[in-house]
Amino acid sequence: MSHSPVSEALLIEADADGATVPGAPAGKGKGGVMDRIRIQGGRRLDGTVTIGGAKNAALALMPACLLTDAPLTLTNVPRLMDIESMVTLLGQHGVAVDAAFDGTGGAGGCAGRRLVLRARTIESATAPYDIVRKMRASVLVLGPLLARHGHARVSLPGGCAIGTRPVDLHLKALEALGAEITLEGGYIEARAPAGGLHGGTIVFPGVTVGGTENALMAATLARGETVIENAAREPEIADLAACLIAMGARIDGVGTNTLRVQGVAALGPATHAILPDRIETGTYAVAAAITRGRIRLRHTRADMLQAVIEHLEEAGATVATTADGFEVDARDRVLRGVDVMTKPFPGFPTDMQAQWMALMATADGAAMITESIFENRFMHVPELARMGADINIHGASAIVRGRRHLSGAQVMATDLRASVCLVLAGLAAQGETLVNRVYHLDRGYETVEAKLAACGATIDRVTG
Ligand SMILES: CC(=O)N[C@H]1[C@@H](OP(=O)(O)OP(=O)(O)OC[C@H]2O[C@@H](n3ccc(=O)[nH]c3=O)[C@H](O)[C@@H]2O)O[C@H](CO)[C@@H](O)[C@@H]1O
Ligand SMILES: C=C(OP(=O)(O)O)C(=O)O
Repeated sequence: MSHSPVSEALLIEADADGATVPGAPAGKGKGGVMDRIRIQGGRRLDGTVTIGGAKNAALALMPACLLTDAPLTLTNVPRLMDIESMVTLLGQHGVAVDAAFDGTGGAGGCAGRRLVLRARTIESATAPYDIVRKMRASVLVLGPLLARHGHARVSLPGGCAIGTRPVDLHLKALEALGAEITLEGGYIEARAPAGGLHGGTIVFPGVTVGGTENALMAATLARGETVIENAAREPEIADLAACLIAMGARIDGVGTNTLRVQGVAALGPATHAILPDRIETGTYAVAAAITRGRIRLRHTRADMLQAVIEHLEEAGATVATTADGFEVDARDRVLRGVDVMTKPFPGFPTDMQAQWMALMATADGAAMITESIFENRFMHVPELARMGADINIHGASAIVRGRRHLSGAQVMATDLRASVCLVLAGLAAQGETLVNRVYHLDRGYETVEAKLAACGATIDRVTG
């Protein structure tokens, strides 16, 4: 077992699987602001991709360490920029972080990515603007800090490329547990009453993943019972609940939209394996389809992606489950246009909308893609148009008329899923595509070039 400084260990060490990017410069995955991804498109992909732990689960699980002075050990931790940002944030709250990459415990070395987080004391209850602005999930320290420490000061996350993304529902939920919350100088100032948070009933008017996570974590240490109605049912919520239960929390209704929490006086140590990343999985499933190739996805679960799989099958791809994942085969298929409307889980995920749009841009016929979660999640459309895609936006819907060929172009990524959608389009396009602003991609995709190159893609990272 080797222990290394976190920043190095998370992003610079060689892959546990030993995967390398052909021709890649040292420091691959480091995500320099000027880095670009270069793709020679038009190659049919055929191979196997090992899926990492879920970014969005990890970003909720890591703040859970603030609920206890005991260690929280997380395994299957993905090596991503967002994880590093969360390590930095937790570190300044007083969390000791030990990263161990022992390479054991799983084929492909995936289970060897272990983080041990220990918040013996809370040294600072402030989540500063400079970290929160880089990563919205920083707001997930609010519930745990308030519940254990009685006070939290968290910079308001503000909007981002995909929408305004307010946190009003997080705040209302915490108020239902007795918190007093004010907004001052761009910060959320939250205080628990003298005896600490108490149980309460939280009825979310709309489904919120982060709001449910903040409320759930806070409720574990609140006195009495908390009922969370219209809770999000995303698999990452169930993963968080499983970890909290392992720490000693009492939670019923996991996997449903009503969560019941009996508060406990303290939580203890736990070890938890992070579930596979369903959005990374879905992205590589689309990579198989868009190149009319075949990819076997391992270390993942088809049950978390039913909506995406059904749409892929309807489009004409074959999906077969395997012992540790599934395989998508689109060789020699003519894929059809299939409409999609994004919905909370178990519906079609908004985080797969951009990738689906790239696929539909190459399908036979038209598809209507409706984004119902975020008000501004079509930033990839003008960039896809630069590659020859035929897409018209009408309010919350985009009509995509498939084209036999896209053509390579220089494009600009505006957010994480928009970036990967452009990479997918580049894989299908004729000629060279250069995707700028790769740092968005590095927030959520670990060694994307290596994984695609292993399936036969001609792709590399151009630094500087
Ligand atoms: C780190 C993480 O897990 N991110 C995911 C999480 O984001 P996040 O947790 O931010 O998304 P939410 O589920 O909270 O947002 C859903 C909708 O509710 C709105 N809203 C949310 C909270 C609130 O207080 N008020 C409010 O109006 C949002 O603006 C959005 O329109 O779920 C999203 C929806 O599946 C995913 O796209 C993100 O990848
Ligand atoms: C929108 C996403 O992440 P975040 O909520 O961290 O911005 C995403 O993962 O697609």
